[in-house]
Amino acid sequence: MEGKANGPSENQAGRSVSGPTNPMVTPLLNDLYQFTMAYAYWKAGKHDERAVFDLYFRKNPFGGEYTIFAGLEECIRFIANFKLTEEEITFVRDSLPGSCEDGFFDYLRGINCSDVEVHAITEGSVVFPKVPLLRVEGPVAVVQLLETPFVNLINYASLVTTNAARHRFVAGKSKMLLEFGLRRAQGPDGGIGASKYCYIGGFDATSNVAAGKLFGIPLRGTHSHAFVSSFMSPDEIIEKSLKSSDGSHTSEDFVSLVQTWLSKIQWSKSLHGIFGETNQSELAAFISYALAFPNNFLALVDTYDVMRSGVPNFCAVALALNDLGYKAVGIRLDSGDLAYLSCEARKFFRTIEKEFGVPGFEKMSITASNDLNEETLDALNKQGHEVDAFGIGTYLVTCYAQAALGCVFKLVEINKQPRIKLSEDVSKVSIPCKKRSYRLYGKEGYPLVDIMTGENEPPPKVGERILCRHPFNESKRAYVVPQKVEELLKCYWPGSSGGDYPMVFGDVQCLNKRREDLPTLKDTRERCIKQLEQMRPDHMRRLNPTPYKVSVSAKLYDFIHFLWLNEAPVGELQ
Ligand SMILES: Nc1ncnc2c1ncn2[C@@H]1O[C@H](COP(=O)(O)OP(=O)(O)OP(=O)(O)O)[C@@H](O)[C@H]1O
Ligand SMILES: O=P(O)(O)OC[C@H]1O[C@H](OP(=O)(O)OP(=O)(O)O)[C@H](O)[C@@H]1O
Ligand SMILES: O=C(O)c1cccnc1
Ligand SMILES: [Mg+2]
Repeated sequence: MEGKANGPSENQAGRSVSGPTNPMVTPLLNDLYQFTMAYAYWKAGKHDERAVFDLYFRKNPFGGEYTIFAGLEECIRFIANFKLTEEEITFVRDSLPGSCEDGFFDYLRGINCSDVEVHAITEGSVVFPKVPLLRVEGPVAVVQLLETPFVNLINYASLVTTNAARHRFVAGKSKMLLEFGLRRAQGPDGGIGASKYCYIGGFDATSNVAAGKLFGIPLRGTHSHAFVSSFMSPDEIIEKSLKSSDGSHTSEDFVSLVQTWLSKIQWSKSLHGIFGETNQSELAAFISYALAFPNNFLALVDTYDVMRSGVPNFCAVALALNDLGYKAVGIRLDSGDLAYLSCEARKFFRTIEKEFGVPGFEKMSITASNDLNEETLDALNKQGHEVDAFGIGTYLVTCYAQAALGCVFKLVEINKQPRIKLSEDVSKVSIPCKKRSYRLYGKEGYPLVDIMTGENEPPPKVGERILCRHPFNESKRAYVVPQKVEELLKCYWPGSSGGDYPMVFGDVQCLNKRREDLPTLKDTRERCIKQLEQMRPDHMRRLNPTPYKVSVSAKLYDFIHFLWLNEAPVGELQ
């Protein structure tokens, strides 16, 4: 069933930025330590020191070699409206030790994000570990208050978008993918977020009505087993008439018309013996659904027995509808061997088309659902199936295969001084400095490598040989002569010189660059699909994909290692 919805909300120049989709996203949606640190910064007179933080993740999810970046729009909505209310300030005051001085709460009262700059990769882009998704610059105390909300808004968004993209990759371009996860999602926000981000990741529609209203995502749905089992027999159908599609005539007894078709199918030469008596309560449910939605008749056929009852009952109703000029949509399978049953159902449809001369009956749509995930989709492909649409819930929206993306927010510079965080685990050492990053494309048009440089280094140039170094592994390096260079971080929040908020899109300047408009949801989805198509296939395969190279310039490499040595104490052996 197709729902009607508003178009996606536009975010065009000149419009103010609305608040976060979820009203629970406030400055208090934070970890306590952000406020205790803010107090300690303030007490030390350090709160206005200019800091730069990078938000990035360390490892691609789901055993893959790519991630889709999502959640940026919500971050920008958050900072555009960042302001603590009196009530919130009172709560913070009550939550901190009584010894905290009043001046701090006056300070909290005055803060907003007009002094914060956010550079980010465009939402819906393919991204890789260690490369900053966001670079956030501003007064250290304020930027720290953004850490938890930003990481929260990006973590699940990027994870579930990537999960959706992976499901799309396995299902193939031609299949319809329906997100059915609301009932199984992690609470209301998980449900709304899943619907939005699965759409970005390449799903076609959702069953979630609120997401349809909020974001303009196409709505689709079938019906449940309860509807089928709620009927007892066709005798309980009182209003039996159905007007033909063109309004020219009316079948006064649609129930009898269906029953006539059912016996014709039963006694047809090619189908005789496949089934006997079908379930009459199921038939009653199908007839009632067809009477309610003659143009959108899609039946769930597995309540009793798919091939002995559901499919023949469906075909009888579909043929009766056909007599009145309506075209049934198809069936849904929600249990059993989906590969086998879809092939059997298709055969049945083909036979009906031939036997009764109903053109197009073979092409009836088959939707499959029931605990589907990447693996089951892959298994179905390998076995061969006749499914046209997949309805996917639990495994998709809960990101069952991986619980979190593991985004982090790390200080890389304060007061123009680069900072590094060391760790026993090299993969956890942060890459210092306020940086720029670029994607370098090769001859065949594929992205070859992402490279981070210091902010003031000259950018890589097309046709010029560049040394790309692994940030931590000395022996890993390569020369690249890019055919195209794309700067990844764009200015999405320039701050302002104390302007009012909500901030306004438009000609706000950011380091002499125009502030990027937030794209519409549809544009973000298209970007995601295009970017995935552009990737070299070996990075995308499910089994042992080739890692994509993430590197730093020679200059940044030297600096990282200089700072590393500088900060790491020399041990003493006894
Ligand atoms: N041909 C197939 N190849 C691989 N996996 C399949 C195939 N067909 C169905 N599946 C998967 O097998 C699992 C079947 O689960 P299970 O046995 O619990 O359900 P069922 O008995 O078919 O239906 P239910 O218990 O919901 O009535 C589901 O995860 C489904 O997606
Ligand atoms: O299987 P998922 O990927 O989570 O997709 C959504 C499921 O939700 C619905 O039924 P529900 O699971 O509520 O009931 P049933 O499967 O027991 O009929 C639907 O029929 C799907 O099976
Ligand atoms: O419309 C459906 O078929 C549907 C919706 C949500 C969950 N399962 C199925
Ligand atoms: Mg189920």
